[in-house]
Amino acid sequence: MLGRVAAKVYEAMGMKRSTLSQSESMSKSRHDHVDGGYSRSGEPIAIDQNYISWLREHPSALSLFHQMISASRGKQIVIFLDYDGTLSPIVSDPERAFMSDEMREAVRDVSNCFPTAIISGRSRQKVFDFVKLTKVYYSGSHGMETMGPAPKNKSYDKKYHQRSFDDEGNEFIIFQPAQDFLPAVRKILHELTERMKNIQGVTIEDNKFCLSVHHRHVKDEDYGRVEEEVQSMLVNNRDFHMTRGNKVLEIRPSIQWNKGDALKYLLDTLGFQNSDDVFPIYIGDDRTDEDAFKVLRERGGYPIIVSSTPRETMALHSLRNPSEVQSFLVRLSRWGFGGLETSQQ
Ligand SMILES: O=P(O)(O)OC[C@H]1O[C@H](O[C@H]2O[C@H](CO)[C@@H](O)[C@H](O)[C@H]2O)[C@H](O)[C@@H](O)[C@@H]1O
Repeated sequence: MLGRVAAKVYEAMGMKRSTLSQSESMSKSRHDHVDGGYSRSGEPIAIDQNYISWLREHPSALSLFHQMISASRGKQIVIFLDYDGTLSPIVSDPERAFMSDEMREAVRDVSNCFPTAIISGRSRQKVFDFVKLTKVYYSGSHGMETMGPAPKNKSYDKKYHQRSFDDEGNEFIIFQPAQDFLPAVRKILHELTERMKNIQGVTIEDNKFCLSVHHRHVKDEDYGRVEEEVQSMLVNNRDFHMTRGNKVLEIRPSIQWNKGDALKYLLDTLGFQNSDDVFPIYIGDDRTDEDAFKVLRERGGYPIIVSSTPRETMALHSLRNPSEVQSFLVRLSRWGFGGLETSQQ
């Protein structure tokens, strides 16, 4: 019986029967959880039945690595990554969401093989300060500030483009489609700070075009007040709206622009308008990443959600946590550097 349960888990994860050695000793807990092996730090991983079913619909991108490589044949792989929860683990203090040196190295290697961009809810500058890699393209404020090559496509309004040069003299463009909202965001930041000052545990993060109201440290009984204050402030700021993320409320300009649009914009500016030539991979864990997953489904890309629990998603594949993201990137760069990719891990 236990052998059958174990086999189901590994089958759902897309692993071969030959990797089941540990599974033979798997035991079922009283909460109907099955042991899913051990994490790198040696902690047991519990996998529940819902997760097993979900995994069948969103198989592990690590297990399907070789199929993915076959599907990309003849196309240029382009990598898109979210930051929080994807490259860095979720931590209680947003200012301390550092990525590990090993992850940085994995992103650096992958960016040396394939065009690579990070699209985050944070401000572009803040993501760069965390990542510190110059070969990567950055898009912050949920895509409302994107740094990339000059666009050839005339459909993007020039008014929102700003020419700039990096330290090595290379020209790049900063695209800010919500530029007109900047004074209003500053005003809202001021008003929000006033409104939140008597609610213990709230912190407001300035993401330039978007504002994050973090409530991770707010008492349950006070949470209602946080949302009420934001909603009441929005009554007088009709050009903005609120979205919910991971213990965070985000206030964003109401323009038709999201991470999916930023992804399309970057593909265009990088010269990959034709979806027959490109194989975009997007890895993200946030609700706002769903806009990008949707675009990839339409364009025949490879959308990967980072989640260790079942989630409603447009992504087709999954990775459990940033540590698996790192393994995936390592395999990708090994393959990109010349087919050295051999291991299954
Ligand atoms: O698009 P992302 O790069 O995923 O950014 C989304 C939000 O991520 C950050 O908040 C989340 O991560 C924090 C650090 O782990 C955590 O403390 C917080 O509770 C999470 O919501 C970031 O601080 C936000 O500004 C981003 O919008």
